[in-house]
Amino acid sequence: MAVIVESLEQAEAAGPLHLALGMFDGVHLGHQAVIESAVHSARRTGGQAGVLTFDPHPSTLFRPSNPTRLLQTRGVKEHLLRERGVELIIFQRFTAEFAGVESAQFPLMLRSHLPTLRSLHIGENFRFGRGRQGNVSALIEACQPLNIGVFSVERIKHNGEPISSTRIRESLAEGSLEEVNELLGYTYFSLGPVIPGRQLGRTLGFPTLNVRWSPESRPRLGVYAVRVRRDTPNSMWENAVANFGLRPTVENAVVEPLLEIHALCDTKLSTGDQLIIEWMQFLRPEQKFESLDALKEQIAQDKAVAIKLLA
Ligand SMILES: Cc1cc2nc3c(=O)[nH]c(=O)nc-3n(C[C@H](O)[C@H](O)[C@H](O)COP(=O)(O)O)c2cc1C
Ligand SMILES: Nc1ncnc2c1ncn2[C@@H]1O[C@H](COP(=O)(O)OP(=O)(O)OP(=O)(O)O)[C@@H](O)[C@H]1O
Repeated sequence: MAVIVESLEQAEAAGPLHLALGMFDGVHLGHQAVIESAVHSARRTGGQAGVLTFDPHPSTLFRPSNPTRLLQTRGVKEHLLRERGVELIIFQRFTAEFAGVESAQFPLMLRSHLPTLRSLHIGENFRFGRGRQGNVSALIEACQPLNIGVFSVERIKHNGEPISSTRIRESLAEGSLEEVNELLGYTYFSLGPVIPGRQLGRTLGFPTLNVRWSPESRPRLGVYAVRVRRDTPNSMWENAVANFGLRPTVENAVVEPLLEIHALCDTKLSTGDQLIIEWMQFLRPEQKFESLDALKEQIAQDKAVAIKLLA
């Protein structure tokens, strides 16, 4: 079990602490390399692996009217960090005071709250301190007199370009799920409960599970091949086709997209179930059809494509 605290003031490490620094939205392959570095140091020395991250995102301080839209909720980030062996997560509030700490003072400030701090783990693009002035060499310099080690991880790239949360948000908005999944190093997923629908899908011949899920950073609206299961241990994956959209054929003024899942085989999943949905591939953009028959015909084709893809 990881210990989760809301600020550096509340953090207490059990033994020598090895801390990874950054936002870690998505916990992508680059982030995983930084976290692994902290976890290895902790295992080697019998200490604890921690993450200092931020909630909300620092952009809420600098661009309050247009903050960064996150890939994941805090709960999902917690889960992914825990899964990788992190034992202490500090969700620091990114206040003006925190943002104003001079880069030369930053390690000292960390040490004052975390007396057992032994090492810091970052990517080589990491910036810190007032005005983001500090870089890796400044961090090494400021840490040396305090006997805090600095491990910097080379920027992990994919097809020659650095992996970043920003790049994943862009690929997601384009519906490039294969790329999203490659950059994340795991399959992009949604979590949410099944809520009642209008039961129109049943009369169309394609019953759907409507999932309550409103991510800040949205995938492109459209139809996807997915797999789904109850979010409980040992539940089995079922192949499905999903529509994430506004349903212009049957709705007029909807603004919030809905995630609807049609299982490819008979399913026992139903209203009230908590689901996990893994997004495999984009099939087509959502369309407004002239008639329900035209929509029905298209969904039958989507289903056939998904069956082939997921076989
Ligand atoms: C695979 C799939 C593809 C869909 N594609 C579209 C689409 O392109 N345009 C659209 O208006 N609705 C689309 N829908 C949504 C249907 O309109 C919706 O499932 C149906 O109206 C049932 O609504 P209900 O859940 O409220 O009963 C799609 C649904 C599924 C399952
Ligand atoms: N591709 C990468 N390879 C190695 N380390 C990385 C990579 N991307 C980020 N890091 C490191 O992971 C930590 C968290 O990164 P952070 O979330 O701040 O950046 P990011 O993924 O580039 O996000 P954004 O695109 O929103 O700036 C930082 O220490 C950062 O240096």
